Amino acid sequence: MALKVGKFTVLNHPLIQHKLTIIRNKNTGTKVFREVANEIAELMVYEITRDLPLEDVVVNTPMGKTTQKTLSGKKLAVIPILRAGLGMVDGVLELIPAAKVGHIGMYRDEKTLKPHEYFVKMPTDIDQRNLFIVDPMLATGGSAIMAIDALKKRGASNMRLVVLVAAPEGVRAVQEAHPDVDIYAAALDEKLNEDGYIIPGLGDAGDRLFGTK
Ligand SMILES: O=P(O)(O)OC[C@H]1O[C@H](OP(=O)(O)OP(=O)(O)O)[C@H](O)[C@@H]1O
Ligand SMILES: O=c1cc[nH]c(=O)[nH]1
Ligand SMILES: [Mg+2]
Repeated sequence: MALKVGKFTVLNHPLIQHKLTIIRNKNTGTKVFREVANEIAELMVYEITRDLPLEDVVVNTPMGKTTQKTLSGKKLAVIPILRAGLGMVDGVLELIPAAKVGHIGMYRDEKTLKPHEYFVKMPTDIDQRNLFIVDPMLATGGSAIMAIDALKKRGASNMRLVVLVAAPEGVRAVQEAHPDVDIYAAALDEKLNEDGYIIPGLGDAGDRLFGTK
């Protein structure tokens, strides 16, 4: 189930909506928040990978030879934007266990809301891979835009941004800066508040995942 406008898609499967409500709840603790964020990421990736190309392969079943489908060797990688993006990686790897993982560290200055990059470690062949960039929150869009810039600078050309909660401001900003990138969200929320937090959102995803506040 999905609501698609151009290259922005809200994956509104009932299980995704239900699980998102659980982690929006401020009384949900770190353990459950971590588990459910990964479950949502897994469900989202299930939906997003519907278009993965297949090819024929001959397989011998105990009953004889048959031609069946297999993934056509498309190379994938998941790219979490640290820290909070780490909270979605296990969910993605549950379905795509052979995916490579590239890390990009980014923090948003609390006052200016500008992102700062502090770490990048990518698989060497990201230019040949389909990338799933994961981060629970798309707020102003600054972090996602900078992460996509960093990936394109290293030769990547095929990437999708996968977030749990998106603000309209962030979706617009990413679409303007990187019109080629598909964006997938579990929810499109109302707006940002004056501190750059998503309303109603789920608070600070990194702090809730790692128990740092
Ligand atoms: O769209 P933006 O306005 O850039 O905001 C979104 C970013 O803010 C959060 O990270 P944060 O800077 O809190 O770092 P953290 O993951 O280490 O907590 C979030 O995980 C995004 O990366
Ligand atoms: O609402 C928000 C906005 C940015 N980062 C978060 O973790 N939450
Ligand atoms: Mg944070």
